Amino acid sequence: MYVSFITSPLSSVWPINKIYRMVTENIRKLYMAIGLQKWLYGTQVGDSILNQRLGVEPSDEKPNGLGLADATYISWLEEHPSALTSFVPMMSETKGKQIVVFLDYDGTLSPIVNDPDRAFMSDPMRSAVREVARHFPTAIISGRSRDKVYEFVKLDEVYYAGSHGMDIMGPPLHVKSYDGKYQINTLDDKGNEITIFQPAKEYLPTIKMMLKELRKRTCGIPGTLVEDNRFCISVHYRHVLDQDYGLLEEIIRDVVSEYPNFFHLTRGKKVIEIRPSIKWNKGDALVYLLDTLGFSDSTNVLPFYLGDDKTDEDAFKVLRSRGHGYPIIVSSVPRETSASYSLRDPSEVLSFLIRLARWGSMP
Ligand SMILES: O=P(O)(O)OC[C@H]1O[C@H](O[C@H]2O[C@H](CO)[C@@H](O)[C@H](O)[C@H]2O)[C@H](O)[C@@H](O)[C@@H]1O
Repeated sequence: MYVSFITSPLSSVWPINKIYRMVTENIRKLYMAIGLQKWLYGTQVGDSILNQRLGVEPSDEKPNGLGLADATYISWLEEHPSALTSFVPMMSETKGKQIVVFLDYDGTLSPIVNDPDRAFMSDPMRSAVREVARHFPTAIISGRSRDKVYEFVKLDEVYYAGSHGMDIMGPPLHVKSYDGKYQINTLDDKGNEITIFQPAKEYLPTIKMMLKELRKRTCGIPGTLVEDNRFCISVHYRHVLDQDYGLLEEIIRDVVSEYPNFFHLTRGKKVIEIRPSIKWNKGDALVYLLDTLGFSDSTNVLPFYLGDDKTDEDAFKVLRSRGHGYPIIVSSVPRETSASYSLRDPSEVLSFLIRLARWGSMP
């Protein structure tokens, strides 16, 4: 088939690469539309299923050394250009504006690993974040508990929002539009003034009970890990056997159903998360931090948000709707996203942060 393409009269008008890209792009759009990209892209299985659909013989899989996964990633990059290759044009928009940097933790600053307790951040990454924070206000917004993220990051130069933004340690500015009963001004360990904002405070006692119950009821399912993220709970199933997954999900739903309307479930990478049903997510945390940094409704601010997971989409959407700022997704496979730019993985995040810090240090 490949040979006949090359020798067909069409190929003298349209180069084979263009035809190949057009076909893969249409298939990508189809798979995106039916929501299959999660399982199909970036895997050998996905490649071979796509190739079967295309009728591509195994020997035809890599014209010019490109696999279908590569080709679909390249066409996805057209819609979500690399923040590294687009760095200079991106930065030209920042003139006269205050850059503020928001970073997710897992999958962004640290690679995804099998054991959530060992998702360490590398020293070069720590130095890069420190350097960025020396030049621009910087915050880390994570699904983890705030204390746990701090344990991993160990930087006093950044603000932290844990539990998907439901536990914020931010600048001391008290913004009146936020409910005072969730906001306290206090001092950190070093005596600096800070504000703690915890909009799901009332849920704490129930979350503690739920945590106990979940641990008790899931301890018989090998591989389950119930992580206490303070204002939310993560139930990890990365090491759970396929045949046990159904039972695990049933237990989670059953425990949550004891508190109807108070909690809901969200999903991340091999994790089900139980979250209080308040209208508050990473996007709201981003806006809160901008407000407390003194940038309420300001158009002179240019926020960057780097994240890899579904929960980061809430922050991407906020930046999109505000019409300024750079939502950057960290992904090595094409994904449906509200981000405008992309980086492949934490190593590209590191390169990006180094460039950003260097930019910030220029006179
Ligand atoms: O918002 P984030 O900082 O990205 O946190 C999201 C969840 O990340 C962690 O789980 C994920 O990373 C683990 C370590 O690489 C991995 O083992 C797990 O499968 C991933 O889901 C964290 O453990 C969760 O509590 C966070 O909610």
